[in-house]
Amino acid sequence: MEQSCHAIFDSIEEGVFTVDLKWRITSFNRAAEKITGVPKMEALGRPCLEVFSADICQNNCAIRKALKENRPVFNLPVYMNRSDSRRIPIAVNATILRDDKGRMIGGVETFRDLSHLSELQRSFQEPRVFEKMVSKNNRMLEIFSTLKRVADSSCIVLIEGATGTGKELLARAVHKHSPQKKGPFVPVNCGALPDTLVESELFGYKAGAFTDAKMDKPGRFARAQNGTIFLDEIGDIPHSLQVRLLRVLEDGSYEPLGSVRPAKTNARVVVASHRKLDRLVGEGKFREDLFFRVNVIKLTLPTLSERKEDIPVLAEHFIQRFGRKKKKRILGFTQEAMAALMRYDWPGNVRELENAIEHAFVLCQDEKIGLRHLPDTVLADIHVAIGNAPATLKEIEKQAILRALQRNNWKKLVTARELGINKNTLRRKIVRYGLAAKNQGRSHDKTSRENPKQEANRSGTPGRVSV
Ligand SMILES: Nc1ncnc2c1ncn2[C@@H]1O[C@H](COP(=O)(O)OP(=O)(O)OP(=O)(O)O)[C@@H](O)[C@H]1O
Repeated sequence: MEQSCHAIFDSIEEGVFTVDLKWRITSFNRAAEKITGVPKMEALGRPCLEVFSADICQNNCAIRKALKENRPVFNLPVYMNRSDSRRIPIAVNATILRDDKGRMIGGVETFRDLSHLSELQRSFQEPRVFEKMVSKNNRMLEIFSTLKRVADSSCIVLIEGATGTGKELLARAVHKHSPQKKGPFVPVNCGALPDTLVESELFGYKAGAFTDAKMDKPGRFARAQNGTIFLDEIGDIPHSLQVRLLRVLEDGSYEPLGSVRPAKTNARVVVASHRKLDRLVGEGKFREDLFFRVNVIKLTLPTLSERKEDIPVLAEHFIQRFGRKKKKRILGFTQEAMAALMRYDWPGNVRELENAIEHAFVLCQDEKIGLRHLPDTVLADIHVAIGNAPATLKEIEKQAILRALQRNNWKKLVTARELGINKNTLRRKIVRYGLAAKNQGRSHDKTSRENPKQEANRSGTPGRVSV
């Protein structure tokens, strides 16, 4: 009987060990040997703290927790240090062992190796390249994944997003995946055209329509025939023209200036705005009927500060792009420079980041881009953050780490990701700068977090899709 119990014990895939009242290991199965890297004969009789070296052991022992709360602990995600110093993520269960009379005689802990799972998770978080866009942000990935279907339909697409978030790039991607991809892509920045010119630019004119109209000029709708017209900053279209625009969007017909016969367009329409169109409707600046017409499929691009995990991804992407273009090899960023990029708010979003990297790329003669290569705007933010006292690079780094930790509620994994550094490096720096002692109680190690599933953002109108 005892033999078969041992056989069962050793065949379990989860690591299992038991301890007595002095916290000494009394049994240790084969999977525990494999996961910890400690042979059973070495483990037996030793304090569990010496053998099972996990982050929780010192202050947050799972068996003590089970004892204190008088109930088993399930699936506690922690990191453990194997005997070969490798840190691996595991999930721990713990419970108290009692005799027939209910008296505690020890505890049992079981644990699962989650390394494969976290590798899988990491691979899901690898950046994706879609057309010319790169991102690893969930909201962006959701947009990438719906885009092909959206492009395939002939619906009007509305793209909302702050300046520089990639609206035009996305509009081009819609065009490239649409049935009209062989036709032209015609962008019109409605905000950049004087009100008096918008009409003739969009719809064109006939010779003699006005004094300087010596010959016919086709408008952008005519040029976008069989292709896509991209109406950027549609919120800036003068109110007086919005009715005419509504008509083209409804049935494709419009009248060039000075023409008596209506023209027809079959162009696919993509529109964009850096302001929320429903607000403009509320303010009386945008016609409600036109809003309903364009708000069929809405894609909302997050700002760069809402997707900080994209900063290292995009920065690397731009370095490589400039490297290919300018035939110069730069390997990456120093940690201080990356920390500064992560700290800054990027009001101009991806465009501003792209310009900052180009600036640094031109100045940099080293292997890596450092703080001194970054534009003043990015650095000014750091100086403000640390006050006007003279600062060393170390002080700047310390402040950047401190702020990132505070921003992320002292969660090391997320903070390390945000700063673009390895978690062990972050751990070392926390100790080096004395940030751990004060705040250790608040820090957590979790094997998985983040990735809140971004809910599709339904607009108020039935049948309309928002991403
Ligand atoms: N996800 C991305 N990956 C790579 N490059 C990007 C990405 N998003 C934007 N860019 C780059 O950032 C710059 C700005 O993008 P784009 O012009 O599409 O932004 P926009 O929202 O249309 O700006 P604006 O509102 O000022 O017209 C471009 O050079 C574009 O190539």
